[in-house]
Amino acid sequence: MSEKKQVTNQAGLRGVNAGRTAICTCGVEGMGLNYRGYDIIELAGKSTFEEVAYLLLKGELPTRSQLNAYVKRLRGLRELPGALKEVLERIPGTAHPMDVMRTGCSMLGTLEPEAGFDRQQDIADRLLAAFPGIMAYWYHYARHGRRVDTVTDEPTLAGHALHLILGRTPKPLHRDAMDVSLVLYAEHEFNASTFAVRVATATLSDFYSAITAGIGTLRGPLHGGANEAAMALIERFTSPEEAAEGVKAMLARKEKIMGFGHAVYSISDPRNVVIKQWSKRLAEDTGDRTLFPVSEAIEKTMWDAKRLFPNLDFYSASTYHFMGVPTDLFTPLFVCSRITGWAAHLMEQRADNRLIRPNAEYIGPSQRAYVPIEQRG
Ligand SMILES: CC(=O)SCCNC(=O)CCNC(=O)[C@H](O)C(C)(C)COP(=O)(O)OP(=O)(O)OC[C@H]1O[C@@H](n2cnc3c(N)ncnc32)[C@H](O)[C@@H]1OP(=O)(O)O
Ligand SMILES: O=C([O-])CC(=O)C(=O)O
Repeated sequence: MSEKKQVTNQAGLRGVNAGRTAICTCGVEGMGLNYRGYDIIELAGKSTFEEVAYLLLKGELPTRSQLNAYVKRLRGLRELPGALKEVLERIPGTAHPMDVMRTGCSMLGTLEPEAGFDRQQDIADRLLAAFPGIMAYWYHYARHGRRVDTVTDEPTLAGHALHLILGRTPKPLHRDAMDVSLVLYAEHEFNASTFAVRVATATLSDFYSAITAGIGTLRGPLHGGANEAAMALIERFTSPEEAAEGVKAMLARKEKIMGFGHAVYSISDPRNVVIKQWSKRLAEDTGDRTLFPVSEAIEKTMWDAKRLFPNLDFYSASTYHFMGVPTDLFTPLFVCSRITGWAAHLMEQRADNRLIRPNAEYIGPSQRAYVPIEQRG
């Protein structure tokens, strides 16, 4: 193999095992996703998000009494410190909510710092319980001038997050859809944001710094930001025919279609089957006659033209939209879920740590004589 080919294959570290994990397998035989050995389809159909959070953070599915205690514990951690609310109130309404998540996490780290690594499970629970409040407190204050209570009587995190966003008790159907969505978004092996968390963790930095790195990495449209970009795309079209033509034109211009393709899966994203069913269900429930058919037309066009399949972000977009979630809160909701996977990886990294520091293949100029500034032409 030529030297150039080797570099190309390693671009983006695709296919390289960059470490070991007992948390998740993803992409085995081109598809497949397991959290700690449990198939994602089964977890999405049978477990609540809190059960999955417990599984990821503590290693095993909880018993009924462990689950009840865990749900109660998370409910007790929802209130935000006054100083954090003050900072959130100073972030302009024009900010992207992902900047708010990053800042909120960072600020909480100054108020409730990690003094030693013995409290890492507590910090994971705290962030899990607090992220929906950080998102919604800022959103209602900055965009609508209202100070909302970040404590709701919704028992589950899905219901709590949705209640906070909508400002009212959500429909049971929407609560269920949100719960499944959080299960699907919770964990995905060495994806870019989790890898960023592990790199920061491996320097023996603190919990909040590592999670802040994860949030910043998730924000980009090639990763978590794709759910918002997918919504913007879907909303551009008013009919399936227009969508098919529009997407073909975009592909002809070599534009990327957000919500399609994947760095690991080569056949399909197993999470898509589940989220697409929910999108369809919510479309029927809301009487939608445009967004879902447009989404399917984009899916068909992408498959026919490029053999590219939707990833989790594509049908998550319409699913969230049908629930009434504003588009720029889609990626923050991803944070509310992925904090579980990030925290699990952080703790796994700490348990068997070595600084992550790969080499680079140098492709710059060979060694050359230094030219004093007066002689540079
Ligand atoms: C939850 C998540 O984070 S899932 C990922 C969310 N991100 C997106 O949906 C963004 C859109 N998708 C993409 O950009 C890519 O598919 C990625 C980044 C997810 C994975 O990309 P990679 O493994 O690096 O593949 P890469 O970008 O090299 O694509 C391979 C080929 O398919 C094309 N391709 C891949 N995805 C897309 C897409 N969404 N739209 C159009 N073309 C695409 C590339 O242009 C490239 O074509 P070429 O060989 O002619 O240059
Ligand atoms: O694994 C990836 O590259 C992206 C992804 O699907 C995720 O993080 O859920």
